[in-house]
Amino acid sequence: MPVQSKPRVLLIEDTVPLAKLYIEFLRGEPLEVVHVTRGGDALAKVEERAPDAVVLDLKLPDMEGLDVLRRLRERDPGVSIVIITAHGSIDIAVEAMRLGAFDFIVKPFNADRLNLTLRNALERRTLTRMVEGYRKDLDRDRFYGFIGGSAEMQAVYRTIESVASSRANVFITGESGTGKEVAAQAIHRASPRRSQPFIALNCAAIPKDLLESEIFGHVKGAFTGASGDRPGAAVLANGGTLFLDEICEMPIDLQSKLLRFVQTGTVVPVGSGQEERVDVRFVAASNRDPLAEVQAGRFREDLYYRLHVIPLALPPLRDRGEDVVQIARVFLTDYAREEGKTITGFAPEVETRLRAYDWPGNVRQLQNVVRNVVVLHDGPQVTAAMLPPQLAAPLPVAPRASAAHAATPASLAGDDNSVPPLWRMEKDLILRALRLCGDDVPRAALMLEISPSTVYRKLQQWRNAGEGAP
Ligand SMILES: Nc1ncnc2c1ncn2[C@@H]1O[C@H](COP(=O)(O)OP(=O)(O)OP(=O)(O)O)[C@@H](O)[C@H]1O
Repeated sequence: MPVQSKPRVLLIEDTVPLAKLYIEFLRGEPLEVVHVTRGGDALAKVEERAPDAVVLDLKLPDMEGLDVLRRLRERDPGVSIVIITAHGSIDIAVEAMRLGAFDFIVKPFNADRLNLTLRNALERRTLTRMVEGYRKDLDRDRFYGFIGGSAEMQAVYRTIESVASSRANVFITGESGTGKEVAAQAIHRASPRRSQPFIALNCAAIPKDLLESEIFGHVKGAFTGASGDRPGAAVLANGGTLFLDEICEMPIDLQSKLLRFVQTGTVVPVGSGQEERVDVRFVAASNRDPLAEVQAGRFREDLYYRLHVIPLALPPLRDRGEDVVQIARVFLTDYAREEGKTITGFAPEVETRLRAYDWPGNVRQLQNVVRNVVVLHDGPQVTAAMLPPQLAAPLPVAPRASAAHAATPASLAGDDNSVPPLWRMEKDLILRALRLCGDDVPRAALMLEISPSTVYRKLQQWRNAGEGAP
């Protein structure tokens, strides 16, 4: 069973004998009580670790109690704060409640009163956290640099959130343009390393003979042109995150040096015999299947297991449902503002085409398409005529369809003089379009130049009539 840490209560009370008495009152409770005598110390303490509840005496030597309350609430609006007040200062207690204090207790009070109020405060805290958790899970359509509220992306956001606080290495896979670098940055920004550097290195973009020095650095004279010492990405990322993009493209001999670095946490700059210790969290990415690369002998198995501790797979854009339209709308607004254009939305037909298209270049391709449209056109709406050819033309034969599926049905072959009934032709055509599109109704509808609802209606009719329909 996981060990649950005790709720932490911050007691802010400048009169030490009173503080001792309150701590004594709470002795039997499963709590961790941290005591400070000054408002400034309290604000410093919450930076170290957020308390679950605060007991605050409003009379403090260094700050106004209400100011401390305000600052604590600004930092964490969910924290439950119990105010201790003297008999004659009920007005201030009321003001504190208005500012968001959970409850107040009037001096002198006994152990039962303090215990009961704190228990309630902690219970409220637990409930707020639960609600925050549910809300976060349900309606997140933005997450660090990501846009998109699909179920597929919610799973990605949850994984990033749960791995961010550990230092376990993460291996991100996904087709080109799916947002692997956005994910790496999100891991860094959600982690305790967020104030330290995030260094990205694209192993495919750097010439092979320079890659080692780019990662590990070099000393003066290490090779022709090395006119001074230069730190590598590993040292620059010290304390933070090192993102190794396109890791499968790394030459095999360099992979063994990287393995040593991952295992020992030390680097040796090119031309130096001196080891340097660095503390980095590794995030690697590839648009290839890393295990297949291991099997093909192009990627070291031991390195794979060191880096592939937490796998994170980014889904292709075509599998993210409405995200494509949602992302396109945000790009459209941003680019129209940047380019000083007045376009504010997409015509319904354009949105259908955005949904139906395959997006082999994923979000990067979507970005380019929207940017091109905005640069080249203006008007209140993006129309189909403004789209680039691959989106404007009738859809090409879907790559998912097999040659067997693409064969012309007998009823349409026209190899004799008979004319089949129109309903039969219609059904054959719709079923053929569906086969070609892997049963994707919006795509099939686009090919047939009819609305998806017509296709759904026909399918339902055939099913009701007991005729075969997918
Ligand atoms: N869900 C998203 N919402 C908004 N922008 C996104 C999203 N995913 C990716 N992008 C943007 O798309 C572009 C491509 O993303 P990124 O470079 O992270 O992809 P990648 O998978 O690393 O690509 P490659 O494999 O080619 O290196 C970037 O400009 C990024 O900001």
